Amino acid sequence: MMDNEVDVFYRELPKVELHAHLNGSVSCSTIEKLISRKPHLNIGHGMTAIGKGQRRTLDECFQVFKVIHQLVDTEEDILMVATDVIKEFAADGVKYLELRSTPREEKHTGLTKKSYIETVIKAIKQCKSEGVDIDVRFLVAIDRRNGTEVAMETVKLAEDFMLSSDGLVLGLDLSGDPTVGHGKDLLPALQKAKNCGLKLSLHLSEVPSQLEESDLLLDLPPDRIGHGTFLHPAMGGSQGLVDKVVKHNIPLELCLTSNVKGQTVARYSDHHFKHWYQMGHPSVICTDDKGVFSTDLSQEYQLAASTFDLSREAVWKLSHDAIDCIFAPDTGETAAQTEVDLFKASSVPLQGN
Ligand SMILES: CC(C)=CCNc1ncnc2c1ncn2[C@@H]1O[C@H](COP(=O)(O)O)[C@@H](O)[C@H]1O
Ligand SMILES: [Zn+2]
Repeated sequence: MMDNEVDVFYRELPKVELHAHLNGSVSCSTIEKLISRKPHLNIGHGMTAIGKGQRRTLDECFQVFKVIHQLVDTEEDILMVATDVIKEFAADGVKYLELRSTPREEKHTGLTKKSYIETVIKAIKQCKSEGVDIDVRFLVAIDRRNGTEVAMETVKLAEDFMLSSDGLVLGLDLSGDPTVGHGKDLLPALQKAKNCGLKLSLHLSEVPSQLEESDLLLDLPPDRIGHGTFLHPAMGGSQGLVDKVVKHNIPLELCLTSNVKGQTVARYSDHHFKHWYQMGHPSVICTDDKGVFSTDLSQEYQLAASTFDLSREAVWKLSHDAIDCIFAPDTGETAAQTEVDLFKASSVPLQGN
């Protein structure tokens, strides 16, 4: 979908983005700048994004991240990428953003996991000082393929930053290739994270083979679920899993284009959004990787509305209800203020199509 095909209603709708991987969110124009910094890598644009109507296997999608990681391997790159991504979300009408990213170490450029996180925080602060109209927070990501020890190390790092970042670092994400590794090996690290006050957003049941793992991880319980594609019985999951999600009232982060382009969902109308939304369960529309999947949050709301025949009032409520799912603490300065800023003062027209 071209940018100008997105109705102004969705662009102007104040939005909350809760599931965005930093390096999956890099736009074409930022990729261009990175390619010109590193021409020797011989990376073309077609290698970093999946265009309209295209599909990829999950494996191919994960190869794309490897290419992007080659382009983003210095503090300077991370600062530019994070700053651009934040400004793009703001330009798309996102008022509150939780970015997530896996801290990487690059020996040849001197990048450390600590300086990686510091650089993302620097970008967030820089945007704030420039007056960019968006509240940005950060979740430190654990890549499941790296196993127990790295997960534990990441929790420690996230805890240190949670205590020293003035509320910018709020929690942890568990992501990475869902066909690699098992959640039981990461359970102690996730438990430790929870005990020290880090919020948890876990990618769960992104592929059909993870039901046992999901059952285990739901007992933590996590504070939010990424995708949860195969939890519902209609998608091959079970009522027992749904019951756990409902009992703990765990919001789902749902990313329509990501699932269709990654082929875990055959078509938009088959997306599990419909099952959870019909149940009245907290369901938040998100982008996952706006760069890789060539989308943005306005488009995703418009797609949800056109696919599931949602009225403008329903779209408004969907966007508004996402505020209840943010990880920022509910103090006068954060959640309540966010709500006022986001919606009360907004003049988005509700009439028309
Ligand atoms: C393959 C596919 C359909 C992707 C969408 N679903 C995803 N599932 C699991 N982990 C992900 C997904 N998208 C991004 N990530 C994680 O985010 C990383 C990229 O962002 P970052 O470097 O952490 O800043 C990837 O290497 C991967 O670890
Ligand atoms: Zn994701």
